[in-house]
Amino acid sequence: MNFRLVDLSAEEIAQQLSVVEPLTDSVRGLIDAVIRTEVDDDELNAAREQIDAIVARLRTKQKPGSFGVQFTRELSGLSWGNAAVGARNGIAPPMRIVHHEDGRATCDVELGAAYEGPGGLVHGGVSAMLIDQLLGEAASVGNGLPCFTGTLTVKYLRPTPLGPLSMSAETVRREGRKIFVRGEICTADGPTVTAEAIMVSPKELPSRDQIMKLRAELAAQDGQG
Ligand SMILES: CCCCCCCC/C=C\CCCCCCCC(=O)SCCNC(=O)CCNC(=O)[C@H](O)C(C)(C)COP(=O)(O)OP(=O)(O)OC[C@H]1O[C@@H](n2cnc3c(N)ncnc32)[C@H](O)[C@@H]1OP(=O)(O)O
Repeated sequence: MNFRLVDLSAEEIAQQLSVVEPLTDSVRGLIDAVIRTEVDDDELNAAREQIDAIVARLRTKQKPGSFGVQFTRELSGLSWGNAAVGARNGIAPPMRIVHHEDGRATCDVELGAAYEGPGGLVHGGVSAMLIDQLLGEAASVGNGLPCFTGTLTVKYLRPTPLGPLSMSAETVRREGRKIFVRGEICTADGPTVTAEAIMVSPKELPSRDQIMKLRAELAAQDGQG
C-alpha cells in the first residue's frame, strides 16, 4: 500500500484546501450543468471546446497515476482523490463535513442530479458508497485504527430521494482487528437505508510505531536542515 508522510502544517493544508475546494465545487457545478442543460447543439459544442482547453491547461503539470493517500506528522490523512470524500474529486458527493464524537460519525449531504439511479432517486451504489465511507470513518477514527471494508451489508428499506440527507454510523463492538459497525441514511421522514459492516484493520498497514518512526525521521531531517 502506498503510504506517504508529507511535511505540511495545518495552516498549509488549510491554504491548499481554500484553493482546491472551490475548484472542485466548480467541477461539480459543471457536471450538474451538463446533465441538466437544455441549450442547443451549437452551444454544447462551444462549451466542449472551452472545457477541452481547460483540461489541456491543467494537464501541463500532472501527477502520474492517482492522487494516493498522504499522511501528515499529526497523522491526518489527505485522501484528496478519494471517490467518496476527495477534496479534489468533483465526482465525490459533497460529504466533506463529518462529525466524530464517541465513536459515532455523522454527516449531512445534499445529492443532486449526478447521483440519480431510478428517476428522482439516489442510485443504490451511491448510497452504498456513502454509508461505506461513513462506517469506515466511524471504525477508523473511533478506534484509532485505519480500517478497510471487509464485509458490507446494505438494506434498502425504501427509495432514497435526491435532496438533503443525513447519515450516521457507530461502532457496535471490536474483536481484535475486526470492528463491527452499523449505520443509516435518513430523510426528514426517517431511515431509507441501513447498513452493517465488518471493518478490518489490515495486518500489512504501517503500525502506529512505524508511523511514529517515520515522524521521528522527518524531525531528524529538520534538525540537520
Ligand atoms: C495510525 C492511527 C490513525 C487512525 C485514524 C485513521 C484515519 C482514517 C480516516 C479515514 C478512514 C477511511 C475509511 C475508509 C472507508 C472506505 C473503505 C474502503 O473503501 S476499503 C476498500 C475496499 N476494501 C478492500 O479492498 C479490502 C480488501 N481486503 C483486504 O485487504 C483484506 O482481505 C482485509 C484487510 C479485509 C483482511 O486482510 P488481513 O490479512 O488483514 O486479515 P486476516 O488476518 O486474514 O483476518 C483478520 C480477521 O478479519 C477477518 N476477516 C478477514 N477478511 C474479512 C472480510 N472480508 N470480511 C469480514 N471479516 C474478515 C478474519 O476472519 C479474521 O478474523 P479472526 O481474527 O479470525 O476472528
